Amino acid sequence: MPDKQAVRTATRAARDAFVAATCPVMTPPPAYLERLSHGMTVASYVPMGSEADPSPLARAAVEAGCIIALPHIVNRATPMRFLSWDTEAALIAGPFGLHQPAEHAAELSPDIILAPLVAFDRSLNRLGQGAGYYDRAFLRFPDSWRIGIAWSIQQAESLPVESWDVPLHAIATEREWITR
Ligand SMILES: Nc1nc2c(c(=O)[nH]1)N(C=O)[C@@H](CNc1ccc(C(=O)N[C@@H](CCC(=O)O)C(=O)O)cc1)CN2
Ligand SMILES: Nc1ncnc2c1ncn2[C@@H]1O[C@H](COP(=O)(O)OP(=O)(O)OP(=O)(O)O)[C@@H](O)[C@H]1O
Repeated sequence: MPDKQAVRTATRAARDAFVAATCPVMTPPPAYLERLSHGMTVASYVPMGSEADPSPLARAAVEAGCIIALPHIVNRATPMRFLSWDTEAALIAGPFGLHQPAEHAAELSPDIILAPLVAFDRSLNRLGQGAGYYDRAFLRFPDSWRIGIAWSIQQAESLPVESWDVPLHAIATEREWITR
């Protein structure tokens, strides 16, 4: 099985090419829409580079009366927090060119986490950027519904899994909803 870093490098390149060639767009899956209810907190993210853009799912959550949170990181030693974000609020430049809520925004416990990823497999394993931010957040919010957001091209045959890797409950791509 190829190591994680090799999968990241190859999949990021394939993702860049796929987005440049096809301009894919996510559509909110019915199984996701059915789960939304008024007052829930949905953690979304602001895509970097060719990452899948979860905005259509975040917009549907706002329309259903959900509260949106976005990830906020400081450094690897500090756990990632999910901070409240209102659609109009300005975002602040963070590490790696990330756009993040201001650090004093309210910290929320997400009911649903829309998670960015580099690669996934059909067993719902998720490979991220390699800093472990989401794996650690998943442990802090064990009851949240973990939805990976990806372009179909990010699918791997099978991913190397380590003891701390937390699998997803489902994955949404521009083509399908993958779940158990
Ligand atoms: N859009 C988005 N927001 C997110 C994440 C993410 O993966 N995507 N995160 C998920 O954890 C957190 C940020 N974590 C990050 C961890 C590592 C790197 C990083 O090492 N970047 C490299 C190379 C990236 C590349 O080649 O594409 C770098 O910038 O040098 C970036 C973000 C929180 N917000
Ligand atoms: N629960 C945890 N507690 C402490 N360290 C952790 C935990 N989970 C992951 N890590 C650390 O994070 C590092 C990166 O892990 P891994 O390569 O699986 O990240 P990833 O899944 O790609 O990233 P992410 O979860 O941020 O998207 C590893 O060195 C690992 O030791």
